[in-house]
Amino acid sequence: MKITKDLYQSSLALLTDFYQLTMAYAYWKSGKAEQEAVFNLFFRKNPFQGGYTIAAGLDYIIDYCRNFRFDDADLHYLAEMKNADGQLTFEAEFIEYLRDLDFSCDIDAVEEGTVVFPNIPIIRVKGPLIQCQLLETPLLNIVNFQTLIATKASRITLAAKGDSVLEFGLRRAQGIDGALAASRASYIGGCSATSNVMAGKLFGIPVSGTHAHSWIMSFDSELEAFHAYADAFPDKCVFLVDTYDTVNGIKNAIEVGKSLREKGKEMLGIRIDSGDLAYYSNIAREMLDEAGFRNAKIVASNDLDEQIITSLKVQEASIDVWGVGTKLVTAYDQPALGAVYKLAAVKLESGVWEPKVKVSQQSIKINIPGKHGVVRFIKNGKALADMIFLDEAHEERNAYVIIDPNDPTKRKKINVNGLERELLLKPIFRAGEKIYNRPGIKQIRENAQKNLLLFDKAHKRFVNPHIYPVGLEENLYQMRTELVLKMKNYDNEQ
Ligand SMILES: Nc1ncnc2c1ncn2[C@@H]1O[C@H](COP(=O)(O)OP(=O)(O)OP(=O)(O)O)[C@@H](O)[C@H]1O
Ligand SMILES: O=P(O)(O)OC[C@H]1O[C@H](OP(=O)(O)OP(=O)(O)O)[C@H](O)[C@@H]1O
Ligand SMILES: O=C(O)c1cccnc1
Ligand SMILES: [Mg+2]
Repeated sequence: MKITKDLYQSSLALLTDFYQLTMAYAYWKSGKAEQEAVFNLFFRKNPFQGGYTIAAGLDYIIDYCRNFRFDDADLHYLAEMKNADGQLTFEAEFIEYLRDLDFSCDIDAVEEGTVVFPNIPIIRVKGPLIQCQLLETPLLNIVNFQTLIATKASRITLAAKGDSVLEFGLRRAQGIDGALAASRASYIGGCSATSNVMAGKLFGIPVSGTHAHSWIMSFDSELEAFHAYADAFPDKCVFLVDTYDTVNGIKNAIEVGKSLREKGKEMLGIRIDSGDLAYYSNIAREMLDEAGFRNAKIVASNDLDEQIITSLKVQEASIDVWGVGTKLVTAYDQPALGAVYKLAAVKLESGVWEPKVKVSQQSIKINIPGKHGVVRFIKNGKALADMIFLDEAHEERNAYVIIDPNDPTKRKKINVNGLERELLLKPIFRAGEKIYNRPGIKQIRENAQKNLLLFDKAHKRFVNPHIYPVGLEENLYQMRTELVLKMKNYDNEQ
């Protein structure tokens, strides 16, 4: 689909932090640019204080990597760039090196719509150090936002318990690209449609909507406005009933619904956008049923999120369709996911992979060194645990012990007899060539729904969700501990 290319005509190689380019230059200068490395992209905490996360953004990343190159205008800009002292930042030979740079990495990634958890590498990039490094910022930009919004959408649609959720966020989203990416991610997370027409065109998402108060206000009366709308869209009428007086609005909708029926047409429903949504939706349901409009749907909107929808469900509101904008597309209660991209290993001249670790006072911030795989163990259709393992050392065994990366006293024994196992990282690129067949957006959305069924509802509740076990395979745990002690120079400390 070439999303990024459609959106931006020029190359996106400069969509990165300046320090990636200065490091790239220094790698080149020191002869390390082509040394093989592995980087992992992962997050440390599920967003929204939730118990799970929905991965999204891979399709954009595929486009980004396929189009990865510095074009003439980029190179010209870099060639002219000067330091504060007036010296050119990059030497001409480096600019020529960038001109010839051809994406050649291997990428393995969790498919979009997959339920993921903290510490799991969602994307693993293996390739020349310089390329892996240059990808850090754009990969994080793409995955952090789309994963966050897909997760928010998943929570909102779970709260709606199977009712349709329409994404109405374009007017409040964080700019143009924020809006488009949010509409895409919202659909992956479970929304049924978007009001964003360009997202419909670019991504093939169903487009849907009702009408605004301005439509009503432009006429002398609400009744006149409803009749005129019914003339224009006799098969698609959802009347917004709260411009003046909600109960009177419902009466007017029923009156126009009856005249549509006389013409053999059926009004689809009404929308309520203010006031006590439980109270008015229940009144509306009674009035519509009484008048013989049992199939008319009640759409509700107005600053909704998963908490308000849950509350309205508890209150037994008669709402069939939920229109959700601002709080979904801006991830209102948590504006960023916080995924990171860390160097995990480098290949020595001998051909041996050397694991790398970043030491921190906070154990949650110590990365997991080495080139990993992730296996998900599944029993009778329910996911039991995810195990991160050193992929070179992996041999299939009958039992494993997995250890919580942040608390060695939390361990779980897994007897693999009778368990299914799924390797979560799928091959996406090999030596710069895409080998992955991308599923369409509808397929991704369906996969997300199916994937969620693997997980117990205890992990999906909003309040104090049960923590899903993700652990390091024993050997990996051991290697990490020894490496951290070595890097801290523990033996020599007083
Ligand atoms: N029964 C309900 N239970 C819980 N929350 C509700 C209920 N009804 C509406 N809400 C939520 O309460 C908030 C009401 O917003 P607000 O105070 O701005 O009132 P309003 O109805 O939008 O007023 P206005 O008439 O000015 O548009 C919204 O977020 C809405 O989703
Ligand atoms: O509330 P959201 O979840 O963002 O959903 C989108 C909102 O956008 C529209 O009105 P708008 O907010 O522009 O005007 P209003 O609040 O005055 O109705 C619509 O009627 C919803 O209320
Ligand atoms: O179609 C609608 O009802 C709609 C679209 C955008 C924002 N609010 C409502
Ligand atoms: Mg509003």
